[in-house]
Amino acid sequence: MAGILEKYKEFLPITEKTPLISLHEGGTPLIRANNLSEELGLDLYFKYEGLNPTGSFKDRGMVMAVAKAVEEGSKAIMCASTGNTSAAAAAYAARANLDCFVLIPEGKIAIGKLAQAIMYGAKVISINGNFDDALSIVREITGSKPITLVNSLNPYRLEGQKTGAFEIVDDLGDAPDILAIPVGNAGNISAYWKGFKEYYEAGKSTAVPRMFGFQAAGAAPLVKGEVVKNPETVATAIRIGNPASWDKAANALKESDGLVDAVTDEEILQAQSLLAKSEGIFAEPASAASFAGVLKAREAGLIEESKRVVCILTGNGLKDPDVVLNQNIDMITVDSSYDAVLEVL
Ligand SMILES: Cc1ncc(COP(=O)(O)O)c(/C=C/C(=O)C(=O)O)c1O
Repeated sequence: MAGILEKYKEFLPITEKTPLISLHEGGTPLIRANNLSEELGLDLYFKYEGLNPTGSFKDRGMVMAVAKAVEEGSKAIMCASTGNTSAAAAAYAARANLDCFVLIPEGKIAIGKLAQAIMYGAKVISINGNFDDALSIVREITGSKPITLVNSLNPYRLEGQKTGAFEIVDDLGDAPDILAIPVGNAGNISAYWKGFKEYYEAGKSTAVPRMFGFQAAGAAPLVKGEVVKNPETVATAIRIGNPASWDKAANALKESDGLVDAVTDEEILQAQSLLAKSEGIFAEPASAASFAGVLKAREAGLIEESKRVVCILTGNGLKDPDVVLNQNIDMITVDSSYDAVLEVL
């Protein structure tokens, strides 16, 4: 079965001229956290978006944006990226025979994502600035050259990404009480809210969730209420100081009676480790921010007992192995002998 363009055609801006390209994106598992639900007194689920074709949720929005770019006769796409957008743009450009240009912040992109953009054949340009600088350059270039912008300012991106909300309702049979999600450029939280509202209006659910957005403490403009000039966090995917979809995200939080909070790098790394060791799910640091936020909110009494919570794990942990290897990892080396190994079991 093809991907989301086929599956959710009636909810997407698809015409008879839209090419239904696909790398079989979407249909990602909604995994019930049996151990952590017990421990936390919640009905907790993880939507593992790391199992999309390029390993992040970006594939949902990119397949829609690229399909519409092809329909409109575009020959080239461009994005600024902290890594996952560029990986997805490069893959879907390859799939659709388009040229792809990506602008990334020098030295601040996880190696797995950089390898993807290069291998898929994008023209990878690194600047000595951050994501926000890169995005303003890309907006200028795509505004003056025949190149399609595919960052989440491109409305087709949010259209594709809202299908994650549809899948959650389809799998659970209704909307959860709370949807927890990491927030960087703020496109995804806006897309999920749009999806839950559309599905509710279509009679597919009896309610909509409260949206809980979580940012890294060093890159938390929505929490601070102001632009963060030099965002810093180990979760490089959300190292963003001036979100392009700020207003949409603020509206989603207000309309859903939700909340936005910050989690420290330490809380993010602890959550990443707890998730992997308790449930066998390896998510990249930015994704773990959603779970770190749930832990913090539960601790603070902001999530009541037995609430049904879905955490979006936006990217695969394999994208950023350095983060794991740079910590004091629990591994020992012994002589290659039966006795030596037996001794340390
Ligand atoms: C794993 C992961 N988790 C969360 C986010 C935040 O989503 P938005 O709030 O919609 O930005 C990103 C975003 C990455 C980029 O913005 C990019 O790749 O340029 C991500 O890769």
